Amino acid sequence: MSVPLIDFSAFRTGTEAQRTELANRVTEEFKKHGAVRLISHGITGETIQKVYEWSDKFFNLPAAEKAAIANVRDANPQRGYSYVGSEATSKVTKKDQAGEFQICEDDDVAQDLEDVKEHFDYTRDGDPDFPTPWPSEASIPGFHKWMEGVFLPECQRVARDVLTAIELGLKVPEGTFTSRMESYVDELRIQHYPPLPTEKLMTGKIKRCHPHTDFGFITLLFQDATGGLEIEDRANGGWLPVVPTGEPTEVGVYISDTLVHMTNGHLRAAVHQVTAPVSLKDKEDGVLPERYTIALFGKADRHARVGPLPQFITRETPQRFPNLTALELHNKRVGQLYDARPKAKSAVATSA
Ligand SMILES: O=C(O)CCC(=O)C(=O)O
Ligand SMILES: [Fe+2]
Repeated sequence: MSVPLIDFSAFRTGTEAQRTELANRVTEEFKKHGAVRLISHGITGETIQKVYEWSDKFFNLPAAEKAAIANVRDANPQRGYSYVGSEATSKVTKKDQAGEFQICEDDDVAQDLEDVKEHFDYTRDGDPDFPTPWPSEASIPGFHKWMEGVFLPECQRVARDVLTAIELGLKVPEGTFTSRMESYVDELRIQHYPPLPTEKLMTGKIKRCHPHTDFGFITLLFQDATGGLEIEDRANGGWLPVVPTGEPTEVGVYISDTLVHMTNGHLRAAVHQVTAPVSLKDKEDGVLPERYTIALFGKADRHARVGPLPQFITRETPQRFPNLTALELHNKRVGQLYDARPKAKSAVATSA
């Protein structure tokens, strides 16, 4: 069993009936696994290949160039370059007493778990609140223009298509989620995992990425051929490797926290981690080859309310999440990554 691979072309070019059938299928799979893999979503293999070429150039910039555009490790949306070890994904998700992963609500997590990856996060030009620090044009000519102007909008369109499919599949009014994405503050991340001796994984303290859920509505994740991504196997326990099929346009789509909140847990987020690819599992003397991935975090408008919708609050399932704005939820989660939590509302009120 693996994450189902679905041809998404009918969503853009099919009849109304085919669209509905596809939307229902995708939504059913999301309910089961929290994830699907899509092909024929409209982004070409050439475009995706080009991102890997840019990533290679970006991560090979001199360390000083990358340090000059470092992400500020506070509770705000991530922007710019994050060095290896900066982001600690182990801090955002933990298991409850029943053994289920939950959004982490306290500080009671191991503090010495390290992710071995570096990444660059950006958003659209003109973001009034959290602009992106880009590398200088002289150091990587054309990078900013293409990544922001060409690739980001393509991913934003696919994210909205998938969310429209989920609206249809859940039988909520069209626009329930997508009308909360009008400011286009989605975030794109290119990510590089340097080579890693497998013996380091044996300590249990180090992974390429510890188990976590993402923060937006959904994440689109493109991975190169290396492998190592795994999602929680809800049916059998343990982990399901998401082995790349070799189809260059294949993209994983993962349900993330904002959609969990709005559906009051009706859709559950995909817990995922990155560890050794299947062929290198349990090898003590191997080296994981370097790996590149690309993620689009589909985000809600900052001031939009993303609390549970009334139709998902029932006698059996009372309201599970507070009615936060998207930015409040985002701040809470990013703050956990960096031990930089925003002040609780009540604390702010008392001190005023
Ligand atoms: O690189 C991957 O395969 C996963 C990355 C990830 O989970 C993330 O950046 O949130
Ligand atoms: Fe993730």
